[in-house]
Amino acid sequence: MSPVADPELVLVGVTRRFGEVVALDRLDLTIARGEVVGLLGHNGAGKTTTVRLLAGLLAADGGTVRVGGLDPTVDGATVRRRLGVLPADPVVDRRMTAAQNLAFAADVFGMAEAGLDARIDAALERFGLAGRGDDEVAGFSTGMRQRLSLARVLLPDPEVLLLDEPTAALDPIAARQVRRELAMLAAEEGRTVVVATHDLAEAELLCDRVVVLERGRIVVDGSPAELAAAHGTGGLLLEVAPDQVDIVHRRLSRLAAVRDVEIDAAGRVRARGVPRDEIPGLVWALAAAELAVYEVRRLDPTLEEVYLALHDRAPVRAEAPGTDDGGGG
Ligand SMILES: Nc1ncnc2c1ncn2[C@@H]1O[C@H](COP(=O)(O)OP(=O)(O)OP(=O)(O)O)[C@@H](O)[C@H]1O
Repeated sequence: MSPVADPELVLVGVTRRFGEVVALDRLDLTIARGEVVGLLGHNGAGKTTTVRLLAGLLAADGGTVRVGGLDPTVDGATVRRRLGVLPADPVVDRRMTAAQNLAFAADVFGMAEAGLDARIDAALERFGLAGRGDDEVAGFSTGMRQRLSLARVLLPDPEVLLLDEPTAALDPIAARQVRRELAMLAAEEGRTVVVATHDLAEAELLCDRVVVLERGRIVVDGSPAELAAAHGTGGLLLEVAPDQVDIVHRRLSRLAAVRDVEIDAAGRVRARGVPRDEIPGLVWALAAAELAVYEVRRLDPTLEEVYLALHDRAPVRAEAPGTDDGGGG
């Protein structure tokens, strides 16, 4: 990877162990100011550990961690002023009301009193909690606490956001609302966002760069489009004469590489896993069989397909980029 122009978050050769477990193994990761980076990986891959090291909540056993050039374990107070950290478990006080939680956070963040009530109301509204400000958090569902926790993190408008599974506890409607808010934040000039997630659609929506961790090391690093081009096989959509849909479905299903052949609601045949260079031959074979093809469209692979393709492939670990050469990943 080329040197990062304006590095905001830097991990160089970072190792963190928990007893025998090596959670991060000489990890090199540099994130530029304004980048929105998704951290992906199976359970235990090291995503939360990475977030906690950047937030100064953990110390590394080896290597260097820097946030805006500062060591979070040394200059904790200065670093924390720039960071908004959403941990996996919501940080809100159940004995207080929602508004009190935000007012308390504002106090901790040293925010000005003037206009604070309006800011708190706006924050509650933004995360679907309008009208719930005076309710005790003890009576909130997990998803509501998660949304309040996000409102709390964003209240001081931090330059850098570290979000650990921001939508994991949310129902689909709330998750969509939170993703929209995060997408707007992520799109703002100069805001750096790191989001650890298992939700690949979320990563695809929010992130301009995706880093896949495995056993504490980076196995893949690139934009969703780069990953799709390098690792995905994509799909195909065919519109054929209505009385030939079943024949085309059968023909596609027989091809070895092709998966998930289905007829969609519009009566078109969709298939995944079609290698690009097999498409011309396939179209030729259909035409040679005198099947009437009205449309052929290539479907780009989703990040989910890329991720599954990577993990279906046994030697992914062996393909880890050389991270030992000090070359910046
Ligand atoms: N406080 C801890 N004590 C003991 N082991 C830990 C601790 N924190 C992390 N680990 C171990 O370090 C490894 C990496 O954990 P981490 O939480 O960073 O993974 P993750 O990618 O966030 O996983 P998940 O997707 O399940 O949240 C795991 O093997 C985990 O068991």
